[in-house]
Amino acid sequence: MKVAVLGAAGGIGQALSLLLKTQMPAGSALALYDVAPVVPGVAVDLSHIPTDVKVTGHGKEDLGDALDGADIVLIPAGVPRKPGMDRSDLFNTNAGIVKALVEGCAEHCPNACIGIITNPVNTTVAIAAETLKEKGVYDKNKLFGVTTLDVIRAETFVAELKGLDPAALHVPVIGGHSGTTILPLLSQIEGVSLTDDEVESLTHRIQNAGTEVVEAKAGGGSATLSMGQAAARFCLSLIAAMQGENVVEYTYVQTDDSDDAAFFAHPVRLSANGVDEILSYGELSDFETKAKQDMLEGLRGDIKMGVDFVHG
Ligand SMILES: NC(=O)c1ccc[n+]([C@@H]2O[C@H](COP(=O)([O-])OP(=O)(O)OC[C@H]3O[C@@H](n4cnc5c(N)ncnc54)[C@H](O)[C@@H]3O)[C@@H](O)[C@H]2O)c1
Ligand SMILES: O=C(O)C[C@H](O)C(=O)O
Repeated sequence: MKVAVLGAAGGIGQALSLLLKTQMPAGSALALYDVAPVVPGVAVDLSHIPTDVKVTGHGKEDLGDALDGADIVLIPAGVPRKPGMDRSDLFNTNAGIVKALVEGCAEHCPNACIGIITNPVNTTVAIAAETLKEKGVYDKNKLFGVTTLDVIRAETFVAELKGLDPAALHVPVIGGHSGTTILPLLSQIEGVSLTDDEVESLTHRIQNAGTEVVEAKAGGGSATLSMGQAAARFCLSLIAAMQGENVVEYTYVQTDDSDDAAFFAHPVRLSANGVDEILSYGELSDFETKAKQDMLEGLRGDIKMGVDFVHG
């Protein structure tokens, strides 16, 4: 099993790579790529941790070696938000970065599963899809927007409010990954009942959790450690599925459901080939139905921006 992390010297990249170095199956390979000159040093640093995961560092001119033979590519390369910015304000810088890196994937590991972390995820996943289509190697089952952070936040916040163990909770989050497009399904949490006020305030907190971190970091970036954990969970689930386990994660994938948007986070059964089955997200409460209707146009617009970027 080979995993490549593109943007591996950044805040997310380093946290994610540490977790993968300590938790990937024995015999795996972890390739770290970044344009920052520190990346070989990050790889040497991690290589001193005694696990049977081989770490290699790859600088600016070495994308091909990082990607050759990769089964999974995770992309957190790009700039993060500062206070006062929306995720969409990152488009101008990050769109081109994602396109170029995905072109590299098309060339060097066209069969790999690709997890996009770079914001704005609602749009960068569409950019990745159109780029792969242009190169003739798009497989909708192998492209994911990583929205696991919304799930772990939802589980944490519900557990905090109700005095429960977050590890025992399962909170579905569907839709996209910005503002109101993040739609937690609080009506579906087994064994937990919430008042209307609690649903409203928890939904708002989950949707604004990224901004909570951006403001607390006061110009020093956005979530990196919790995102490292979230991306590691997603990647390890994908690896487990590739090894034959039955695993379901919520992730932003291409759907063929014209009632929603072309990309929409769903519960997805994973397999050796990426998406095995997109599962239904079940029945929504009246509150969730209205929240979904209110955000769909915005999400579709975000996706169109990505499509237009590649073809425009
Ligand atoms: N999906 C999510 O839930 C989620 C959560 C948090 C952050 N993010 C996003 O992840 C991205 C990275 O955040 P961060 O905090 O790690 O930022 P960071 O600035 O700490 O790290 C980004 C890294 O990307 C590298 N990079 C830039 N251009 C590159 C390129 N062309 N090729 C390879 N590497 C390149 C930089 O050198 C840097 O090391 C941001 O866009 C942020 O908004 C997404
Ligand atoms: O909020 C951000 O800009 C980063 C990330 O998308 C998050 O949800 O923390």
